[in-house]
Amino acid sequence: LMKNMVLLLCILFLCSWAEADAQDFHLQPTPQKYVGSEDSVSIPAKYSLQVGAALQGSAAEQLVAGLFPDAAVTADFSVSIGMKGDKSIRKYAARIPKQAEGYYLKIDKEGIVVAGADRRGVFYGVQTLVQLIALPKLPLAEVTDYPDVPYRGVVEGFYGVPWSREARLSQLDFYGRNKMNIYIYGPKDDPYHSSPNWRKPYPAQEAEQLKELVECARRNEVLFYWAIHPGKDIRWNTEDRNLLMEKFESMYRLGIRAFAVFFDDISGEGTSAEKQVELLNDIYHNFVKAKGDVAPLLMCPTEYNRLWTKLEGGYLATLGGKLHPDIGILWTGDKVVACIDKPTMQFVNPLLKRKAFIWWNFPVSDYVRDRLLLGAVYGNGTDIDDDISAFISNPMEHAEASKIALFSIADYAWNMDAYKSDASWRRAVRYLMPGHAAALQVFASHNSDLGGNEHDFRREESEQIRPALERLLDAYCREGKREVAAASAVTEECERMIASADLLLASDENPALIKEITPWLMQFKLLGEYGREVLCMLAAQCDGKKTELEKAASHAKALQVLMTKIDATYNQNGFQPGVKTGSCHLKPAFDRLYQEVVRRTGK
Ligand SMILES: OCC1=N[C@H]2[C@@H](O1)O[C@H](CO)[C@@H](O)[C@@H]2O
Repeated sequence: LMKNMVLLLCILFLCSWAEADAQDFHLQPTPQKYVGSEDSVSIPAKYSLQVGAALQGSAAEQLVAGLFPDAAVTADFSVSIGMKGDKSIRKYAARIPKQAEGYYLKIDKEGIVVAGADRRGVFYGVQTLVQLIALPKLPLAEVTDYPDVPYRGVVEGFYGVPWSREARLSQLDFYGRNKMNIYIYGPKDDPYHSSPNWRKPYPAQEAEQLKELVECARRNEVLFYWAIHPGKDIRWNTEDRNLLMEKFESMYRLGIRAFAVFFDDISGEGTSAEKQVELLNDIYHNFVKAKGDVAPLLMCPTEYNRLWTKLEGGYLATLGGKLHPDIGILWTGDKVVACIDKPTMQFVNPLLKRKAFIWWNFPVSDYVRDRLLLGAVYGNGTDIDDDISAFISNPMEHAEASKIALFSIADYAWNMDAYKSDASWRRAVRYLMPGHAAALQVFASHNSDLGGNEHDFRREESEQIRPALERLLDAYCREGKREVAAASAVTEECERMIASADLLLASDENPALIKEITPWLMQFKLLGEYGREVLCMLAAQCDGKKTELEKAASHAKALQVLMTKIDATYNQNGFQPGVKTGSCHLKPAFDRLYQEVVRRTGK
């Protein structure tokens, strides 16, 4: 069953890549060094396969078995998959990067070699091979590759509806393909992660699902961290200490081998640095070290960003000075939501006396729940790879839609120097819907800004059409003139919005994504129709065509009513209810033009 599943996964994956033509082909994440060639090789029916002994039962071996299911004992074309030290790849040992999780991949007429620095490196080399095999022709190539940042991945750490079992399984496969190696389970609204049930073991069904997730993570070489969030009501006594340790034991029995303790967003007793340090060092010595097969312990501090740090209180100094140096400390940056740059790290690392473990609060949207954050990933420094021990993203409750940002975060954290945010963004969109990339790109380009928010974090939106919108507004609002070129550019964009919304709503290419974004697609189509009608009103007013103007105005008014209805009907959460789209430039411009036409008509 497992073998067929891996094979199916590879076939599904191959299809998604087969679309990518050779010329715009781009390995994901961008490798450190790729030497390709126009020349290619087709894998003959008869090939031999050697997999290093140390890889028995590994994710790499499972992936390879799916790629090369019918190996012969001997053949002219040989496939050798091994780790440093394996005799099968001894010839290539010197080419293997020294960096952890690095690999060397070579494809030539005689065969294929994947030589990894370690087990995960082999897995990543095979993931790269999967992408190359999906091309119309398998190019002769040499890849020398490794990650810039040790830990790259995701913390499911948002407020709101926790991800479903299916969403998490899909996420873990996505992390495997995109060379992300860590996932931290910490959904704020899971009562067994946080209060009141952090003290209790999971009920049977949830326990089974966690076991399944741990196995899926292993198959994708993803380190599955389970986090506990006890700080809201923890009592610093023996009873709670034992209950917490017992909870960790019960998670260990489910197969969890990596643990975190979050003390964020709490007040009261739980915020004591000394008590937190005493607990964490206790866990470190008497659980993590005692078990011997558990990953480094992670903690999220109460003061987890610079804005909330009270230096004089000594909280961070206590953590930095007394927390065992092997314990990782999470940090969100200069603010709760902020891009990460060199000054950010120069502030925090000396205090923590270790390289902070970055928890980047993007594309999380639990403080702007009426919006989708589908824009490009930009603004983080590309010179901080030596200053951080991790770069992990806190995403939206919309798991599939979060993959647009996660794809680029994987690209950025793997190879910062090569990172190009716009190109990566376009590849992310194409990866999610290869058959409708243009339509999804139009939609994503107008669903990226957060609007005014408590963290003052903003993103670019509608950048391409913005100049035409401004020219159109300026010409009409100042002189009552219709700037023809701008008007037709904006009308074309409205037509693109309408068509894109329909194409995506009608598509069955990525049902999980369409299900998540449907309310916003419906609103987006209405916004495109509204913009088109307002431009008809403007033209009719400039040309003195009274009847046409009245017709367009009543249609525009009806569309305003429909948009208000969508906003009042869907996504009615208790925080930021509703459905906002194109809210940074498009909607305000259309409303402004509508008002101006009405004003000029009323003269
Ligand atoms: O520990 C870091 C941290 N904890 C909180 C905080 O960031 O803000 C995020 C965005 O609202 C929220 O999702 C998260 O649960």
